[in-house]
Amino acid sequence: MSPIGFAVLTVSDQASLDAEADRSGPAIEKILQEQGQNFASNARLIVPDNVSKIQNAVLNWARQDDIDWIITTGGTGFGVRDLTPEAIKPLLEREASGLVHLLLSTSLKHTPLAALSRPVAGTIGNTLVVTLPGSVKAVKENMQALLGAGLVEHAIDLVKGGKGQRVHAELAKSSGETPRHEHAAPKPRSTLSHDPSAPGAVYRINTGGPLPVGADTVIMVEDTHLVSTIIDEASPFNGEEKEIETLAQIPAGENVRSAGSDVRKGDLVLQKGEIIRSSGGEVGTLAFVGRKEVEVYKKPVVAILSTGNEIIDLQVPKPHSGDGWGGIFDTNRPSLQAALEGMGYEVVDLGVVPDELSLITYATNFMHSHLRANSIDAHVSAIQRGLDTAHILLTTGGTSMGPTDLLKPVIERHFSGTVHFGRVTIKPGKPTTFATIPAPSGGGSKPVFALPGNPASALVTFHIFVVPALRRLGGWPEESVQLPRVRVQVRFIFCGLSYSGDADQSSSVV
Ligand SMILES: Nc1nc2c(c(=O)[nH]1)N[C@H]1C(S)=C(S)[C@@H](COP(=O)(O)OP(=O)(O)OC[C@H]3O[C@@H](n4cnc5c(N)ncnc54)[C@H](O)[C@@H]3O)O[C@H]1N2
Ligand code: MOO
Repeated sequence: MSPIGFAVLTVSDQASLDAEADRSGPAIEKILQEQGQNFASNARLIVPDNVSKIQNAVLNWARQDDIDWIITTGGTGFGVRDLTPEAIKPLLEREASGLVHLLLSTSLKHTPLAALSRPVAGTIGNTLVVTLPGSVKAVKENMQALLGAGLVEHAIDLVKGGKGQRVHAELAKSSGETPRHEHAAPKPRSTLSHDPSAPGAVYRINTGGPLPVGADTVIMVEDTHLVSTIIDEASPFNGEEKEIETLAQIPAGENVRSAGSDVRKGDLVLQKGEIIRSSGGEVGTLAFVGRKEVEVYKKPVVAILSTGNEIIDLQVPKPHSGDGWGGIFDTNRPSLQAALEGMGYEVVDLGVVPDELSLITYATNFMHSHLRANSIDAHVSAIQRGLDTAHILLTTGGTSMGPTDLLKPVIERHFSGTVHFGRVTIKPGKPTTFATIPAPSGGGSKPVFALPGNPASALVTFHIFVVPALRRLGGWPEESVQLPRVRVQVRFIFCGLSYSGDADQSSSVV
């Protein structure tokens, strides 16, 4: 077999200016030259940390017949100028994650900092490409791992269409450093853990499966190579692995999780009062420890009502019979319903109630008071339905100072409710109203939030006032009910001046 032609690319801003600074490139050449006749150095280059320069060099070499293996050194770390993986990865036609794993696991044995290395490996055509770190020490460790098991020769043989027999034969002759194991008797998984394993035997297990008694480490299947299979029609193990090679050196305990390593008996996994969120973690934790049921607070059922003559229910469109004005679509109920259901609350839809028909069309005092009475009835029956079916009521519109703003009077006079506040000093949201209505049976009272009709105000006040109340009703702990407070910097352009200010401090024109 002809020698493996290799090319070494040093990626370093510094070495591209001063070749003397390159120590890892020559180190790679030296290591391969020491391998004797098996390797031939056919190209060598230094480029700065520049994606297109790296890519040009690698692609040119990958096209050359005399280059089987391209080794880069440098630019694989976390530094902002480290771009080698970004340059090489898009060029790879087939990635070799096993080699990446080998490089990382090798380096990690020497330093935890190796976790910040980002090697890539794979093939372009029939050329193998491997990216090594820039440090000479790491280069030596990685090269030893790649050459130690005859891996690279094997890989290149296969990439070039060979069957890898030569390498297998040589490995077989070797001193036994490369482990090769017989499957003493592959067992069905269910009996594995009860069968003491013979020394040197390997068993196949699935991720999460119990270790066979006597085994102390697990090698990933991609770090093994199947050598032969059991061929025996009469055997229940017909077609199972008979003999495999292990391609990585792994310490005892690798990929093994001992019982209790995540949760020990007696550990507290969830505390009373903790919130079970829809992101799933808490439910997963409960299931993980086998807890089928826990006692929780019931989420409040929320009734929503829109008020206003001009408000048209999108689901029940009808022509507006008033003064020729077509009215406006109800925005508040759909947006509140979406917000509530998104948070997992059950919603009772109380629809839209009129507050009063147009005074221009119905100008007589008689008609006016008659329609007003109808509007009050509509409010009363909708609110009553809400009280009967929900734990909390949300209304929008009719909260400010107009003669048709019926909510506060209806709550006080028809339901003997108490308005706790009817104005707040925020904008949007000034007329936000909070009241309670006593339950007829005398058992407590139900909260009512009458939010402003303006859709932006309704939604803002929903999040600021209603969401914390819903959380309290749903049993959330005191410290978690409020929305998080964040410090923001406001920036906008006003009359050509850029204006910026800290939300908590006085603002300034800049
Ligand atoms: N004399 C005063 N007038 C107003 C004051 C005030 O302090 N003194 N406050 C203003 C503020 S601030 C707001 S906000 C509004 C709130 O009024 P209401 O809660 O009574 O709401 P409406 O008058 O019914 O509607 C306001 C606006 O929003 C539209 N609207 C109402 N409901 C809906 C809905 N479901 N979907 C889409 N749009 C809706 C409505 O057509 C109005 O245009 O009062 C100021 N006035
Ligand atoms: O203060 Mo209002 O709710 O216009 O926005």
